[in-house]
Amino acid sequence: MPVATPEVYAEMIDRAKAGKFAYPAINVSSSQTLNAALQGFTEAGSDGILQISTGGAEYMSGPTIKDKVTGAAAFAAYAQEVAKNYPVTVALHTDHCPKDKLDSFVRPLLAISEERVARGELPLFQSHMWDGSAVPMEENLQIADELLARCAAANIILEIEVGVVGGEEDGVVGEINDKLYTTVEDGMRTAEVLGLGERGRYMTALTFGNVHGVYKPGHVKLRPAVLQEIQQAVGAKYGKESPFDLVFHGGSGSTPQEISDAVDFGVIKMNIDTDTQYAFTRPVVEHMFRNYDGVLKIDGEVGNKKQYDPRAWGKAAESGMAKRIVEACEQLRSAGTKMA
Ligand SMILES: O=C(CO)COP(=O)(O)O
Ligand SMILES: O=C[C@H](O)COP(=O)(O)O
Ligand SMILES: [Zn+2]
Ligand SMILES: [Zn+2]
Repeated sequence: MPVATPEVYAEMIDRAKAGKFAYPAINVSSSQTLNAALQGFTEAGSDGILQISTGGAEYMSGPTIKDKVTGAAAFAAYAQEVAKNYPVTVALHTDHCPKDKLDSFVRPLLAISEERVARGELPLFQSHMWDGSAVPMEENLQIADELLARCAAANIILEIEVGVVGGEEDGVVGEINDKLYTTVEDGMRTAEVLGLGERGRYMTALTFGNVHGVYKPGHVKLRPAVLQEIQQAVGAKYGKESPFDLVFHGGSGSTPQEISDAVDFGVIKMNIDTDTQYAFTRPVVEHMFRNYDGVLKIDGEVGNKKQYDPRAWGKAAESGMAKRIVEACEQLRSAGTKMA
């Protein structure tokens, strides 16, 4: 199917919210991982979201070139072409963008979409994330407010983060830190400043102990009830049930029960990277060890072209990653819900 138009993306999210399921949002950083994600969604009969991080976009532009806008545009163009041949619908999203990268990632990408929309075309991406978790709450919301206006005018959904997602790259590791749990007051303030959709649609990553990466059990405690509490408090004030469209970061390593509870409380998008990275690489390890003599040319040996051809191990990698995505679709209850 063609990549979701803004209208189709809005419908996808509405269906998820009404049907109490969520879409896996898979981080991709190459044509292989992108194709693997499309295959996974297809095997699950689920629509889904393909997303690219700033680091993924740099990599996709060419690891020595490291141009985020080039990489993100290449990702979107590639996805537009190949997605047509799969029987599922995907939306394209950009992942965490901190303040110091807004001018080299989200803002120039928005400018490209604004030009496209002015010419009567579709935006390049269907949604972008602004990650203001490292700046004070009021500044986070003020930047969100500016970006929301631009996104809404270009028919793009904004994702924001209120609270902090932990993990190696986020500087909150190990401890069960209060910042990892969004407060009701912060949820209230978000609705006050950004409205609840009337000024533009946005998705919210409220945090409930989420961490990026996979840590040993007991390391941090996921408390999906935090989401329920905020939804109920804000919902009561504005007379809306489950007012926020929620995003679950750090999906890897979460239990089926934690995932199910979070979806019950209004999560419509769950990001997965670490587990799908592992699922992609694991079959490659197996291939290399099993075919050790064929993939290595030592001392004038010939090796086996069929075994070192990147397509040979690439197919195994992609099918491993696709299987992990099927599992995610089942846990998120999106399996079997595809529109087309
Ligand atoms: O939240 C994520 C990307 O934004 C992914 O987190 P994991 O790597 O823990 O799955
Ligand atoms: O933010 C978390 C995602 O896993 C992206 O990771 P990355 O920045 O290494 O591409
Ligand atoms: Zn963050
Ligand atoms: Zn994340």
